[in-house]
Amino acid sequence: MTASTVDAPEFTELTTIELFKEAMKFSAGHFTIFSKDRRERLHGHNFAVQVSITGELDDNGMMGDYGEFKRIAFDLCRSLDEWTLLPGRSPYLTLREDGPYVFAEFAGETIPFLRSDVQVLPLRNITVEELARHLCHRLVDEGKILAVAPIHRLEVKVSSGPGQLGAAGWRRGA
Ligand SMILES: Nc1nc2c(c(=O)[nH]1)N=C([C@H](O)[C@H](O)COP(=O)(O)OP(=O)(O)OP(=O)(O)O)CN2
Repeated sequence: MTASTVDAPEFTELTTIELFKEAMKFSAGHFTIFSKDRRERLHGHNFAVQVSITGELDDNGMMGDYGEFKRIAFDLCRSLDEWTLLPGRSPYLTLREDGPYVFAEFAGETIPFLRSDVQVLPLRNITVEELARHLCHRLVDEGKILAVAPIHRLEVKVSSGPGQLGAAGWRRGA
């Protein structure tokens, strides 16, 4: 790369920090809904999370202290750890609260849960791709990560097991 390209006014040099610490994980129960009348049984995964942060370096050659990014990512994972996750925006499943219970109505069946065991997420399904979207939205909406540095892009990956993951991204001004 010549000096001229670096100095070109339209040139914004971006660098990326990748975080995939072993502690960036959460254990959760869920079931994937495949259609109006087909779903999996309730089961669980140890979901693993990866976060990719792309932005501009400061004069000190840093894009913020990635310790800050890690703390934010760990808090995000902890918020979903050891819950049964239900989709609040499924086209096929409806949820009804009754006292200490949440009833999920699906394909003519009623599935009972204790309210204290479940988190209802604003998602259409509890899939790796929807979970990646959810975590990416929370990183942006909760704003803390954007306060650390001039970030241009975020990508969150959620894996339900080795060799399979879903990813979602955010880009400034898109
Ligand atoms: N597009 C998606 N399809 C499926 C998802 C998903 O999140 N997005 N999730 C599932 C189920 O959660 C299922 O439990 C995962 O299926 P499976 O591949 O069996 O998971 P394993 O960890 O058991 O992997 P193995 O290949 O069986 O070892 C299904 N579809």
